[in-house]
Amino acid sequence: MAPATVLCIGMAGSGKTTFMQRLNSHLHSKKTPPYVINLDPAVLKVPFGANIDIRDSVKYKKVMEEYNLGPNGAIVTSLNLFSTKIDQVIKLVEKRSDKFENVIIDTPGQIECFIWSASGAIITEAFASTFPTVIAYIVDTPRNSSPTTFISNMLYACSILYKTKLPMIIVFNKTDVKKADFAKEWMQDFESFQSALREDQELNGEDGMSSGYMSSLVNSMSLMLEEFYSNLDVVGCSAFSGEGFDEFLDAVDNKVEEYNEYYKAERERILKQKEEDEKKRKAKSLNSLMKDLDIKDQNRKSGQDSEVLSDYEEDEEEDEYQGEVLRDEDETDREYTFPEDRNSEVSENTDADLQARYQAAFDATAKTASSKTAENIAEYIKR
Ligand SMILES: Nc1nc2c(ncn2[C@@H]2O[C@H](COP(=O)(O)OP(=O)(O)OP(=O)(O)O)[C@@H](O)[C@H]2O)c(=O)[nH]1
Repeated sequence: MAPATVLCIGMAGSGKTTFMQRLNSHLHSKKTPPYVINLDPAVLKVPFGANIDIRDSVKYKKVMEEYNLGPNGAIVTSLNLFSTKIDQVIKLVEKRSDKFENVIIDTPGQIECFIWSASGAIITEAFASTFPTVIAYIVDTPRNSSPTTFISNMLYACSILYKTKLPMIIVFNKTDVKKADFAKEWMQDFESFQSALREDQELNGEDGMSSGYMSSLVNSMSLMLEEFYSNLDVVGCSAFSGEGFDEFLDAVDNKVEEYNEYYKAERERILKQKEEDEKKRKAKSLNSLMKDLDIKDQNRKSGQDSEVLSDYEEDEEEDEYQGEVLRDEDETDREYTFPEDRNSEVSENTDADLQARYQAAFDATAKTASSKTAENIAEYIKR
């Protein structure tokens, strides 16, 4: 059976790394050690043994210096560099996939660097199309006890769900400091959220985040989020004490079932559709190329070599241009990209030859595009 992949995502400081550490030791204690991957290039110390660590292949500090980037730009660039090797990473995991039941992945705290970057999408897509993949969205419970902060965080989670199109578990972490009951209640009962919002407003007055406008906006957003909440599993955890981790693993099983039942079929349908579209596009461009060649072929046979716009332009210029004539030495030096371009006159060969060259070039492009990474990148760009 393919191992379930848990992608830990969350705001900076929500406790992703500590959560990963606890989850790792929890799974070890159950005699089902996971395969561990660190995708945070900027982390100084990883407190768990990682099977794959992005820092082994990309040096964050060097990326910063070499590309003259700030911290976030360097994280994105490091992820870009790493994503070019994602095929190899997936192969490594696949090779050992019969030896473990879970793959757990830590991501950078700067969510936008991961979720909204091309490489983040490529990495997520690579795992999601190979293994049943689930997102664990880690929330710092004590810091989300204010209704406005809570809603902002839930909106972020919602946007991640729609971006990744993967099943999601909301993990209210740090329950040793504050229990997650209030948050669970807010997600189930709109009235209780509204009364918390009113209380917050009374406490903080009409200024700042709790102004009348803000509270009415937050109210409507929480109504809108009801549909989103209904698709989630919610778990309270403490990465410090280990509380709630059995419940979390049950939620992972639940979401893996959901993945196999709905998400997998939907992903396969989208991929198939894309493949068919790509085939049609290739066939269309090959057709128009062949048509083009055919026209040239006929023109040449009937001796109509000048039926090209530039040929007419040349004639007109020669006839009508009265000003200063551009001398040979004023012309820009021709730069040859490929050595064979120089011999273009020599190789003005038969049409069959030309057609064969086009076909070879076309085949070569198709071959390159069949690599998984290129496909992923192409798919992403297309999207
Ligand atoms: N009380 C308590 N503190 C926690 C818990 N989990 C993490 N922390 C603390 O929260 C802080 C941030 O934890 P990290 O695990 O570094 O958080 P992170 O999300 O990986 O941070 P970035 O990688 O910077 O995004 C640290 O001081 C942890 O000790 C928990 O369950 N309970």
